[in-house]
Parts: sequence; C-alpha cells; structure tokens
Amino acid sequence: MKVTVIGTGYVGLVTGACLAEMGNHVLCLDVDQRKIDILNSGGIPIHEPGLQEVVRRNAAAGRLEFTTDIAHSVAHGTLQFIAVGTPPDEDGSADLQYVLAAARNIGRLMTDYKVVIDKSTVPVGTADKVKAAIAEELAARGVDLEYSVASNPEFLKEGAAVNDFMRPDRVVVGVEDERAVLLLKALYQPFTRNRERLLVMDVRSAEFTKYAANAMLATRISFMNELSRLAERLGADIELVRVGIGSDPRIGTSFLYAGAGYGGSCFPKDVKALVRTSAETGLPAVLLNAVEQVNDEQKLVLVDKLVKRYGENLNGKTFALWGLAFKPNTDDMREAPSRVLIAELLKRGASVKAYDPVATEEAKRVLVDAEGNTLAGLSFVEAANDALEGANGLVIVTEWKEFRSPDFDTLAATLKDKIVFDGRNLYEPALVRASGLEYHSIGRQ
Ligand SMILES: NC(=O)C1=CN([C@@H]2O[C@H](COP(=O)(O)OP(=O)(O)OC[C@H]3O[C@@H](n4cnc5c(N)ncnc54)[C@H](O)[C@@H]3O)[C@@H](O)[C@H]2O)C=CC1
Ligand SMILES: O=C(O)[C@H]1O[C@H](OP(=O)(O)OP(=O)(O)OC[C@H]2O[C@@H](n3ccc(=O)[nH]c3=O)[C@H](O)[C@@H]2O)[C@H](O)[C@@H](O)[C@@H]1O
Repeated sequence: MKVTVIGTGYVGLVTGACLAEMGNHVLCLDVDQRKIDILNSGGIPIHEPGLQEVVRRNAAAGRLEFTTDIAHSVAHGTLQFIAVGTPPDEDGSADLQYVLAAARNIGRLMTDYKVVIDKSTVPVGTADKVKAAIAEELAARGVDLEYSVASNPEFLKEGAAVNDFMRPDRVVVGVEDERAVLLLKALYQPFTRNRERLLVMDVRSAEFTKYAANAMLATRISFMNELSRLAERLGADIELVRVGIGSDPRIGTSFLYAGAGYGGSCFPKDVKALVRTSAETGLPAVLLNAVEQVNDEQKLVLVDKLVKRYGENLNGKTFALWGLAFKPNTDDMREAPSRVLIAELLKRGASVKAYDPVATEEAKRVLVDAEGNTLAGLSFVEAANDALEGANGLVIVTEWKEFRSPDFDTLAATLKDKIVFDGRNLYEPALVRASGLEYHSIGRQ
C-alpha cells in the first residue's frame, strides 16, 4: 500500500520503517530539513536500537523515502499517518497545533480519497477536529472529496521501539467507516499474528485507550514509589515486596520498579493532559493528580538522601553521576529525572561529573544556561570510571546495563567519601557494603 507518515520523530520514523519492512511504499515527511537531510544521507537522527538497519534496508530497496515536500507527501499515500508532536500547552493540555497543521495541509492539497490516521497521542475529540480542519480546507477550495479520519494510537517504548511495533501486544484502531476499516485491517494484518490483537473500536474509545494505558502505567510506578518511602520507614525492602506482589497474576510483574521517578516525553505529558481533560469535563482527577505529585517528589528523592547525608549546603562537594537519559537504551533527555537532580545539586553548590553511554551529546545540547553554555559546575566524561576521580560520592540515575556489575573495590578506592546513592536499586546492599562502601538505595534498608 502507499503510505505517507507525517513527522519523522520517534514514532513517525519507527512507523514508516516498520510499515516499509512489510512491503508498503512509505514516504516520510518532516518540516525539519536537518532531520530529512540526515535520513537521506543514510543516518538516523535518534538513538534507537535496530532502527538504523531497518531504515537503511528499506531505503535501499526504494520502499522508504524522506521528503520535506508537502505536496508530494499528500499526493503519495492513500493512508496518511499523522505522527507529529503533541507537547503540553501552558495549562497542561495537549497542544494540537502540529496535528491540525498537518491535517490542513492534507485538506489543502488532496485530490483523491484519503484515510487520515492520528497516530500522535491526542485527546478525545481530536479526530473530530482533524475532520473539521480538512472539511474547511476542502470547502475553501470548493471541492468535495471523500476521506476518513481514524485513530491509531501507538504503544511502543523507546529503546525497544522496533520490536514493539513489529510484534505488538495489540493494535488499536478507532474508525468510523467500513472502507477505512478494511484498509487498516489489511495494513496491520502482517503485524497482528492473530485477529484478537487487532482491536477495532469507535474513535473516541481508541483515543481514550492511549491515555488510559499511559496513566495506568504511571500510576503503578507512583504507587510503588510511594510504597518505597513507607518501606524505608517500616524497615522493609521494596524489592522483596515487588516480587511478593508481582507473582500474583492479577497484579503482574512489570512496571513495579521504584526508582528516581518516571520521565520521558510521554508519561509526564499524558498524565497532565488527562488531568486537564478531566477538569474540562468537570471531574477533578483526584488519583492522577496524586500520581503526578508523587512523581515530582520522587525526582528529588536522591537529592533528599544526599542532603540527609551531607546537609543542605553541598558547597565544594563533587558527585559522579551515572546515567543521563530518562531510561536506558535511548539518548532521549526529555523530562529525564537526571535534569531535576543536576539542577538541584548545582543550586546547592555541588559540582557534577556526568557519564552516559549514549546521551552525552543530547545532554550537552539541553543542559545549558541562557547563553547556551554548559551549566556552571557540570562536566561530562567519556567513561563511567572517569566520573569517579575526585568525586565525593556516586549517584546512579539510569539503569544502563554497563552499570550493573561495577568493581566495588575500585569504587571504594576511588570515591573520596566511599558513598553510593543508587536511584535504581541495581545492587545487593550487602555486597556493596562488603567493599567498605556506604550504600543508599530506594525503599530498602
Ligand atoms: N516517543 C515515543 O516513544 C512515543 C510517542 N508517542 C506520541 O507520538 C507523537 C510523536 O512523538 P515523537 O515521535 O516522540 O515526537 P518528536 O517530537 O520526536 O517528533 C515529531 C516530529 O514531527 C515534525 N513535525 C511537526 N509538525 C509537522 C508538520 N506539520 N509536518 C511534518 N512534520 C512535522 C517535527 O519536526 C518532529 O520531527 C506524540 O503525540 C507522542 O505523544 C506515542 C507513543 C510513543
Ligand atoms: O506513549 C508513549 O510515548 C510511550 O510511553 C511509555 O514508553 P517510554 O516513555 O518510552 O518509556 P517506559 O519504558 O514506559 O519508561 C517511562 C519512565 O518510567 C520509568 N519506569 C518504568 C518502569 C518502572 O517499573 N519504573 C519506572 O520508574 C522509566 O525509568 C522511565 O523514566 C510507554 O511504556 C509506552 O507504551 C508508550 O507508547
């Protein structure tokens, strides 16, 4: 099938590449010339395991193309996926300006039947707005063309995006007419090994399903983070509690890890947007407000532990920091807990020597002052152990695999104060302490 994907961010690029892998002819559009230039020269603008290979293979086969030419992109696909960003507005609601601009371009330039598919995460009712925007553009041109608008939210996780797209737990399609249903079923048939994985529903329910999924996952994390605080006071171990409850299939084992708070481009923004949607309908989102509050506090949990240990003033102290990205296997720094931690440590007079296996370049781009210079007191190093030199203690924020088995004797010999603050519970406390290190983790003794 001929498919256009509008927006070559994480979701657009993965969608385009994976649809091309199944034999579709995909044209990806972006308004960002830099991204399109990188893609056309064989690179990819993001770090995502396995994606470059899929992009290269399909580009070489002529099934995957990249452009900034809007007219070309509208003419190309019968299926037009909108995968542009939906960042939070000032009041927390999703900013739909990019989605609606993409829809208007389609209405302005289409000459035949199109299925316009919202893949971006958008509030309930957005498909109606997309439909109206296209109708207005068609009316302005004085033409009457048939088109359908569908919702097809994306559930992929960064760091595992290609696998999540190629082997989805489910594909949710919200659609209102039979012609579009048939086209989308045909498109997704190769990805949904059995029909039960393709869930066809009304558009509003599909839009709502995406927010419900992210809000549920965020709730589980905040629940465990709140319990981790209690575990510390009660003399219990949150890791044992996690296994103890997770073995009940009604609870399940995933997304129960207490830590330094959830970050990324989606949970924080989607929980905020759902709180906002709820308020607009006159229903205060009691639970979701608490989920957000717990998470905001949790991003400071390591600072609280440092302050408890050293006092409010951290002047003259230097901390090694392992992990900048909001989670492993990505260079994404959006809403990363490390950002809150670094800002707070610098404010209290400490210096930070940071290391991340892949996110350093992105961190250098975003952790800057008003003049664009790296924040005063922050420096970056090329290897995990380089961060330890001259540092008082080590602070771990992201659970990259290469941090899982350090040589604790080396840590003890290098760190001035021999202290580890572990925001992801990577180690067995007794093992760390056996090397003479002081060890602080989350929800454990
Ligand atoms: N990042 C993720 O893991 C996931 C994101 N989502 C949702 O997918 C949507 C996109 O997210 P990301 O890919 O992370 O966004 P992103 O911010 O990485 O990329 C969006 C892209 O759209 C482009 N763009 C903006 N307006 C455009 C227009 N009118 N025409 C063409 N291109 C345009 C931008 O230049 C940018 O390259 C959001 O709604 C997000 O909530 C959903 C599931 C997973
Ligand atoms: O809508 C989206 O964009 C996506 O948001 C999340 O995916 P992602 O943000 O890539 O990352 P996750 O693996 O969900 O992690 C999010 C944050 O939660 C934290 N987390 C995760 C799991 C856990 O048990 N504890 C925990 O603190 C991670 O460290 C990370 O900061 C969802 O998992 C995807 O299904 C969804 O498609």
